[in-house]
Amino acid sequence: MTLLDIRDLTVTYPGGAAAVRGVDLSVAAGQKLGIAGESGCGKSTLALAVLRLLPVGTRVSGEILLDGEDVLTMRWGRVRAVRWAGASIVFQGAMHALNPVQRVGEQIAEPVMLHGRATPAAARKRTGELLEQVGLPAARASAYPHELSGGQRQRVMIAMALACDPQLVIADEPTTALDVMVQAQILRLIERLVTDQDVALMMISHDLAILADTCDRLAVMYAGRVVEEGPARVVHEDARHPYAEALSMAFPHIGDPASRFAPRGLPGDPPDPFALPAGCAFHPRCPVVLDECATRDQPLRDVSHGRRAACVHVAATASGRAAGAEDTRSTT
Ligand SMILES: Nc1ncnc2c1ncn2[C@@H]1O[C@H](COP(=O)(O)OP(=O)(O)OP(=O)(O)O)[C@@H](O)[C@H]1O
Repeated sequence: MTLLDIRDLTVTYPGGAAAVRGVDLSVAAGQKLGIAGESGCGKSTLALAVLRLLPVGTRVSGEILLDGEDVLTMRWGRVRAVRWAGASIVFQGAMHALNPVQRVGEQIAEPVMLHGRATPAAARKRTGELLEQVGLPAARASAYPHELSGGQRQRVMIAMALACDPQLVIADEPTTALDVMVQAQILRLIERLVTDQDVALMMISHDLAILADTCDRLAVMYAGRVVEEGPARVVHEDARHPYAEALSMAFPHIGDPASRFAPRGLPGDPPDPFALPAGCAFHPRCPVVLDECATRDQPLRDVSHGRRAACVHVAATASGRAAGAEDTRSTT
């Protein structure tokens, strides 16, 4: 059953930055979708749009159906009811997301009381249970955020996100500010909790290897568009869009120790959303660019293995397959 269905979503910030452009994505109940891409490609904007958290004046078009209801046209009262209980978000850098002058237990209890209409005593009990679920002693409820380590604060954020039994948790770079050992613990915690509680996950990261290891499906974004989407391992190990391939080569492959020592970067920077290049936005950096890429953008097309990619070479392969031709892409 489809839980989240994003259709033709376009988000333009005040001033004209086109941060998300015509995105179609869906997440099934209990499924884990990873969103990958370099900084500035629109991942966080997509996440904020799902919970209607974008700044005033931002233009949004398309549909975001959460359990069949369009979040974009909901009344504010309904939006408030959906936040926490329908979908919740774990932000990057918990220190900024938590209130520094309120005890963490009170911060977790707040949505519980608001949505569950629980008594203060019942909310306190639930807070203790949630803290234990995320691996913290219930007594840490009395701590202020600055009294906790970065990993502990991120655990508190995860407890808050799960407090009202949402159907979807969005985790936006949940481990970015943490050291590598703690990153792994937090990732495993999120993975275990969403699996045990059958919660769908939309996890955002620039690290494709982490997403491939954690998620069922993977969408790679570039300049506000999804350029490739499909089963996580397939996209990571055999990407068809040159950008997805470059991103995949930039991080070590799980189970492939050799790649750990030979990660490859991608020269250049993503384009400014105020001045996107004509045609395919990736063409100025593309190692297999053709003349037509400078004038024509490509839609996402079905490729093999339940995956879609938006590249002229994929289009040529798809039509060539019918005519018995080889892939036109030269990777030498
Ligand atoms: N409030 C805003 N006003 C104007 N432009 C914005 C705003 N927030 C983000 N942008 C722009 O929108 C584009 C997409 O930003 P977004 O934060 O969604 O990307 P991202 O992929 O999540 O990057 P990061 O990983 O660095 O957070 C960027 O070019 C950014 O500068």
